[in-house]
Amino acid sequence: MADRPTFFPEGTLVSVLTTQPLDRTLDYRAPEGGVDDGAYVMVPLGPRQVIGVVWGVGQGGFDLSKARAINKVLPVAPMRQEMRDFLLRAGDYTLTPMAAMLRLATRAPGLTDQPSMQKVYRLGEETPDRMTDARTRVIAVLEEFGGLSFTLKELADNAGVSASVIKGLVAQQVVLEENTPRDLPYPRLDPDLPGKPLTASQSSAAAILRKGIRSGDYATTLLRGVTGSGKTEVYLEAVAACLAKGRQALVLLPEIALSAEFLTRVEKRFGARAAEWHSGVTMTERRRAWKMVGEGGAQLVVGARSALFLPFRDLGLIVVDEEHDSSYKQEDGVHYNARDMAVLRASIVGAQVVLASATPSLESWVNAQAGKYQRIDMTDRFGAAVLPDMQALDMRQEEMASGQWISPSLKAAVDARIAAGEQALLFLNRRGYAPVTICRACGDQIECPHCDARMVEHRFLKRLMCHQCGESIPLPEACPKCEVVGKLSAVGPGVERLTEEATTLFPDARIATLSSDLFASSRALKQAVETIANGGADIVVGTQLVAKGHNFPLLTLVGVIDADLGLHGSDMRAAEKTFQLMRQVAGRAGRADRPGEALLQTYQPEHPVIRAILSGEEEEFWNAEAESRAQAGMPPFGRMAGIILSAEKPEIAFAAGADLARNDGPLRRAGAVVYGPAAAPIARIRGWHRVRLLVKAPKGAPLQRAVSDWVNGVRLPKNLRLAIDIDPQSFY
Ligand SMILES: Nc1ncnc2c1ncn2[C@@H]1O[C@H](COP(=O)(O)OP(=O)(O)OP(=O)(O)O)[C@@H](O)[C@H]1O
Ligand SMILES: [Zn+2]
Repeated sequence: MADRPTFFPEGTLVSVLTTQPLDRTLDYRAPEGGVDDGAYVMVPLGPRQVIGVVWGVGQGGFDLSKARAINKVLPVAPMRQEMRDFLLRAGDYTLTPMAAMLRLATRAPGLTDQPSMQKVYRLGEETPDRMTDARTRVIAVLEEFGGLSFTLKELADNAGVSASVIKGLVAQQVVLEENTPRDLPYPRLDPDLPGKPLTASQSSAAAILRKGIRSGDYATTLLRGVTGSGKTEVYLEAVAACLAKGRQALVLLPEIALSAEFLTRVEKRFGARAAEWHSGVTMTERRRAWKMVGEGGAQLVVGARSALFLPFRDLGLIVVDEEHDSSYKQEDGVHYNARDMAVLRASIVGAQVVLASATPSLESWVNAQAGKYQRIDMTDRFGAAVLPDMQALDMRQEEMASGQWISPSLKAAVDARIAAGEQALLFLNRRGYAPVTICRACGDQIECPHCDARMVEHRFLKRLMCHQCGESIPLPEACPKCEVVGKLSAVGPGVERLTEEATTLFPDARIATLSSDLFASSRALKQAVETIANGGADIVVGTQLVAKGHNFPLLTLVGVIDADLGLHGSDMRAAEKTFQLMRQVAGRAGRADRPGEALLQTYQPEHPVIRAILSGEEEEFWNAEAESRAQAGMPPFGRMAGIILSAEKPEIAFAAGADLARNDGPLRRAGAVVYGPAAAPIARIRGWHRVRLLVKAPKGAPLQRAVSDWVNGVRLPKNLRLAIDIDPQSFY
């Protein structure tokens, strides 16, 4: 490889990639003092100053006397070649313009500021002369964020108090005011502190992961362990080995705002807090994390999917916890799957990836089967805890009054648990209205005539629609299968309605409802989770929010209100997702010494997926699922891309969709087929009308190139938005 210059003396012509939506880099002259390749800079663009990165030698080819100079070099570490490669390859994969990739990689406020001092506030030792509500809130915020510093404004906003309340506490040294450089390195984590003594299966798993870290090469390992087996303890050993080697580690979690428990575990293990990166941390901390990751002042980052785009200096390990979780897929702006991008990034920098899950995604399972990923299995729960007993409650046998969803058998089971001083969880994965149409005569659910997909009721339109192909029919009177009239009905409780029912059935119980939309802040939600863990509720009514990774020691019964619900979702992953969610939520029961039980209310206990969930024959389930996907040419055995067109007028989106569908030459030449256009299941979002197309291609086909040629070959109107979703997970 030819040597590329890494430094450009003053006046040299350089290329700059900016965050502005242009389809090329721009030429500028290096400023006084020269500039490093990869440096983050401010450049003039028309009348404005915009952020950019020096992207190699200038292109030239124009009147060079007109070239403007870089305005300012930002005081942050230059972008490394490997980060540039990562952005290029991730952009190619997701068909995202580089400007948008760079925006993902520069999502930190105040990057353009010069290093300076600032006043920050943290908890002191003293107690106030008198307590007020406002003072209590300030202290609660400081305690909750465990030693992190706030600016005056951040602290005031978080606690909902005026600055004078804080100043009052400063005067009494309850709160300390300090002058610090704006971005301090994080306290050092000590990988040599002893971890918990591991069981035999945990230590052999940890040994395999440590060996990978020591190799210094790229590899991905699927760490499959039943709920409560101690996967976290095991991958923390990999983190320790990585830190001991002097490299950085990244742990990605779904629902990071709820992960206080995890952060505490990390702090206990390594003696200091990790850097955090998610929407719940302050702007001050975000900028600090971004800069320190680049300078090596942060050893471990715990974050949400976007942490993958932080400018790590020497990344040695990425853990993707609950790797099957759908929150890893970003579906607005840049459509990317953080799990897949983690593998890409690690392969570029020679890092290890650990995908941890009790119920892996089919994609990862297939990759492990194929030998692309290494696989570790942990089959037992830690300590005395045993996996919960799982049973179906056959709803055809239950006496159900209309408008009731808790069966007499489930009620009896809940009563018994409450009487024993234990907790019960009533699980219903439906926040708002998520319609399913069921025939109460035969138990059948209406399917699309053209697809292996269920039709979904769209109440506003009074129609049933297929989310795969766009087929739509008026809501019928009779069941298409058994032809009985008047028995079709939308199954429609949400968690709130369920709470109402529980309140009537269990008048003396303390009931907590957990659903993301019921809490104003992630802090309020976190508090509710803690209250439950400490025994502050007898019954928890919750959505999938409660299924993820929580330890509720008193919880011994999980009652799933509608195990059939996800099963009849309209996409190809319905079975897989139901299987994962049910096993996951059942895994909340009996995590301490008292054995747990999970009861699944279902109208079809014979359904193969329900049977697989109950039997726990996971290999069998995955084998069957893999085979049916392979036969249908569906991912991961075939490829898909979703195209979403949106416009303020539906005609415009439809016309563009029809235009694309007519001009499908580049797709056909690559062996791909396009379906649609069809109105999107959610046909209007924020005033924009949405139309979808779906591209299917065989596994080896050059999908990205074909889609890109296809889309670029059609002239689309200006007032149209086009989004491309490679490997779509949802089809709304
Ligand atoms: N070796 C160990 N020593 C002490 N406690 C342990 C050990 N291993 C696991 N535990 C405890 O068992 C519980 C479950 O462990 P952990 O949360 O790591 O499991 P997990 O496999 O990540 O679970 P899930 O997939 O359900 O989230 C935790 O409370 C953890 O502290
Ligand atoms: Zn269809």
